[in-house]
Amino acid sequence: MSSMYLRLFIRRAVNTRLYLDRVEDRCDMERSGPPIPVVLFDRLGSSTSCGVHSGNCAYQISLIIKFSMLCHPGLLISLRKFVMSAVSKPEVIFVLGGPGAGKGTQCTNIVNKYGYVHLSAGELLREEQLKPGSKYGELIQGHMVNGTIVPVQITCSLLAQAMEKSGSNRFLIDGFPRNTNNLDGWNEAMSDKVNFLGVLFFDCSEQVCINRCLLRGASGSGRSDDNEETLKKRFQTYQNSTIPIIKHYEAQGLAYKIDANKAADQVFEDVQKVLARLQH
Ligand SMILES: Nc1ncnc2c1ncn2[C@@H]1O[C@H](COP(=O)(O)OP(=O)(O)O)[C@@H](O)[C@H]1O
Ligand SMILES: Nc1ccn([C@@H]2O[C@H](COP(=O)(O)OP(=O)(O)O)[C@@H](O)[C@H]2O)c(=O)n1
Repeated sequence: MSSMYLRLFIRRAVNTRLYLDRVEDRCDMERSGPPIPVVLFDRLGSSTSCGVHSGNCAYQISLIIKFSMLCHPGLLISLRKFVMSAVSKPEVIFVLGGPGAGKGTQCTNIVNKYGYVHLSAGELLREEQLKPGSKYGELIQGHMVNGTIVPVQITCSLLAQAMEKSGSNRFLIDGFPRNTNNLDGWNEAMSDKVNFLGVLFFDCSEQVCINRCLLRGASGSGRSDDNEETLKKRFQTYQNSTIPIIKHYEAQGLAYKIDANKAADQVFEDVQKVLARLQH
């Protein structure tokens, strides 16, 4: 398939998902859980029709794809998978815990074994801060040095952009939502668009967290906030603002607590047990 056709297809499929989101918002169908899209391909002359059934609603969407593109059986399967991922809501797991609890380390393990895409809110903010000409650079830097939380409009739009860009439909969102502002902003902008599975909560003592961050700083993390003074503030923010968010999810039975004081490979054993539960 030529790359021009592939690009056209991807754009159509993404537009299809956005279109569905909009139609679904207006449609007063019964919402008895997340819609399960069923995608069927019909070969109709030179175009392909793709029907998406969602609850009581059925939409007929025509994708302008050359019939010849679909002749190869392997290609047909890949295209079908692609459309399935484009119309179904992406899976999201939040990853929370104190600074240095090992969130990033465990996310790397999960990515390697399960193929999620890892999006670290802190990392996205650091990248934005370093972008030449970013209008948010100074604001982000100020929050990082003070260990406080950047307004959600900035963080949430960075996350949404990264999700869209990745082309994946399974995400670990690390270090978010960290306060009520994060939570409210996410719920307003994103909660309808994703299939939220739950929160991995890495529970780790303050002293262990601080020691790990200091060690991370000393071994050249290059992070301006891995110093004793900022760490104290980060931990205060964690206790005052993030713990209530974890409690909020715990109250709904959606937070999975993991003892993160243990060695990294033991922590990962526990992570795998939680993921086995989350994915079924
Ligand atoms: N279970 C663990 N035991 C010891 N050191 C760890 C463990 N998990 C992570 N680390 C180390 O601690 C530091 C902080 O871990 P990181 O994953 O970056 O934490 P976070 O993303 O929560 O800030 C890193 O230097 C990492 O190598
Ligand atoms: N949702 C978020 C996540 C991070 N941040 C900022 O980014 C800093 C670093 O966050 P991080 O997740 O990379 O690091 P840890 O504190 O978890 O080690 C935080 O102290 C906040 O200043 C934020 O403002 N909002």
